[in-house]
Parts: sequence; C-alpha cells; structure tokens
Amino acid sequence: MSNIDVNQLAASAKTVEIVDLKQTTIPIMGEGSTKKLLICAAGIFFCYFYYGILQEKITKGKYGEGEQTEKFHYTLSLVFVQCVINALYAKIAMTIFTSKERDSTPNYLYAICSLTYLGAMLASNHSLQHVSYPTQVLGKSIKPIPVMVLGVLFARKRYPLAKYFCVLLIVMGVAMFMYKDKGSTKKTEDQPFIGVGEFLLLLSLTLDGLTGASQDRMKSFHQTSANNMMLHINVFSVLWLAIGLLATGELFEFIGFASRHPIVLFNMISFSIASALGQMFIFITVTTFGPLTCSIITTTRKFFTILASVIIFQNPMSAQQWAGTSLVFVGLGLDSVYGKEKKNKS
Ligand SMILES: Nc1ncnc2c1ncn2[C@@H]1O[C@H](COP(=O)(O)OP(=O)(O)O)[C@@H](O)[C@H]1O
Repeated sequence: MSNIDVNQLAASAKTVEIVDLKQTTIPIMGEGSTKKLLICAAGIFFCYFYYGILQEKITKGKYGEGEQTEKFHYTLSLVFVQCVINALYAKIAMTIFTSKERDSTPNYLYAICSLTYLGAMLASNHSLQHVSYPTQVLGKSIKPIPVMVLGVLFARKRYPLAKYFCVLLIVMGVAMFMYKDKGSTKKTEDQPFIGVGEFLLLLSLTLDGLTGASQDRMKSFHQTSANNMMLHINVFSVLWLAIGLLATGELFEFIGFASRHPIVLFNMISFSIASALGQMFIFITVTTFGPLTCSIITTTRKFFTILASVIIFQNPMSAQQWAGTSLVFVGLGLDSVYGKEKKNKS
C-alpha cells in the first residue's frame, strides 16, 4: 500500500465522519464512500485471509516429533504479540500521516473497549482448544447480531427495520453455508448441551457486541479517528495482557516453548503483521461506517473465502449451501438499497 493510499483513506475517513455527525445517525453512502467501503472490504479480505491461515497453523499445529510433540496453548502470548505490533503500527502511521490529530475520547472508554476487544479475542482464540476451526467460524458468523443489538441498547443506535431484516438474512445465509451436520459425531447423553468451547464462543460474541457499542459511542460522541482508536485500544490491551502474562506465569512457559520451537515466533510475527494491516482497514471501516458494517464485512469475508475456494477447486455445493449463498446475496443486495437512511430529516 502506498503512502498516498493511506493518506487518502485517512482524509476521506475524516470527511465522512463530519458529514455523518451533522446529518444522520446512520452512515451516508455517497459515491466516494462506496469506493472507500470497497477498498476497506478488499483490504480486510486480503489481510484476514492470510491471518486466518496463520491463526490455524499456530493454534492447531503440532510442534516437535514423536513423544516430544507439543501443542500450542499460549493464547495470552499470541494476543500480546499481536497487540504490540498493532499498537506500533498505529503509532508509526500517526507519526507519519496524522501527527496533529486531536483526540477528545476519554481514556475510560478506551480502557473498557480494550477489555471487551481483548476478551472477545481471547475467548475466540481459546475456544479453538475445545472446538474445531470450522465450528468456531460457524459460531462467530452471527457476530453482526450482538453488535447490532448491543449497539442499540448501549450506544443509542437506531436502524431502519429493513436493516434488522437484512442483517438477519446475511447471518442466516452465512450460518447455513458454514453448517455441516456431522452425523458420525453424535453427542452422548452425558455430554452437556453447551460445552466449554460453545460457552467461550457465546462469551466472545457478547464481548464483540460490547466492543461495537463502545466504538459506536466513540464514533458518535468523540469522532475518534481510526489511528487513535487503533493505538489506544491496543496500548490498553498490551497493559492488561502484560498483567495477565505475569499473573498466570504464562510468560515464562511461553519463553520455554518458543526456545524449543523458534518457528512459532516467525509465525506469530507474520500473523501480527497481517493483523496490523487488517486492523488498519477495520478501524477505518469502524470510524467511517460504524462497527455494524465492519462486522458484516468480517463475517461475509469468511463466507466469500470459502465460496471462492469451492469455486476454484470446483467442489460440489450442497442444496443447503446454495440456499445459504442465495440468502447472503439477497441480504447484501437488499442492505445496499434499503439498509440505510439516505438523510436524517431533522
Ligand atoms: N470492531 C473491531 N474492533 C477492533 N478489532 C476488530 C474489530 N472487528 C474485528 N477486529 C479484529 O479483527 C480480528 C478478526 O475479526 P473477525 O474476522 O471478525 O474474526 P473473529 O472475531 O471471529 O476472530 C479480531 O480478532 C480483531 O483483532
């Protein structure tokens, strides 16, 4: 990405924020912003595609040979490295592009948001130790629903009725597309209905919703910029994680693990660079179009990635997957027409 691109994105983010505040509580989609939305979506798709591959490689990979084989269970350390690199990236971007940005966002809002953001990431990363990667992706596919509901409850967001309907169609479509009935792995009677993995996914979704609500508040009441949001949320997260790493003793266990398997460091740093680049687009989307639009992009990203691989490798699609795909496209199509208010009359 060239310097000019980043500057243009940042400048255009600012413009839309100002227009948004004056005229409406729901993002306006002018021609320029549609282009920007597509650039952000493409950036999120590309960076998080690589992010997903590395996440699975790190958390599900086997380290060592034979009896010496070890599993990776250092979620705090992984998210710590990720947040450090995210924060560094935001700081560099601010120094180079927008050093004079004023920020009226109170620190307590950043502190709360970083706790929920971090909790959501830790819970979803940790769930991978209890459920498979496809199950985690399926569970998190309903993310726009908690983001929308908690935004309405805690950030006084208001959406047209059509928006609720479109979000429901998209989420149902993605979930239908992802869901695979595993007939052979039936639950036995003494297995609980909700296991640890499912509980962690529910927790992660709730925290995603609360993160969205606090970001909605920052956007509406403080016009927080993308770089400021990215920097402060990650710096607070680094602080919480440093406390967690020391309190649990994971830091020392992880240092031992990394010295036995140094490849993990390389993968973690590549993962974090993909995360930082992806987060830049995430925060531009959040501060320009709001956390709900962002969660729709991140959710449909997973769907489109799998759909692309099905098409590229010419795998057959089940009737359920066709139905799911149709729902997603109908939902996205209707959303682009009816899901937003053109202008606030007041
Ligand atoms: N609203 C947001 N604010 C900050 N970071 C976000 C937001 N949405 C997503 N992210 C970042 O992007 C990562 C991937 O998000 P996503 O694709 O929705 O997958 P998941 O939440 O299932 O891990 C998150 O772990 C987080 O680091």
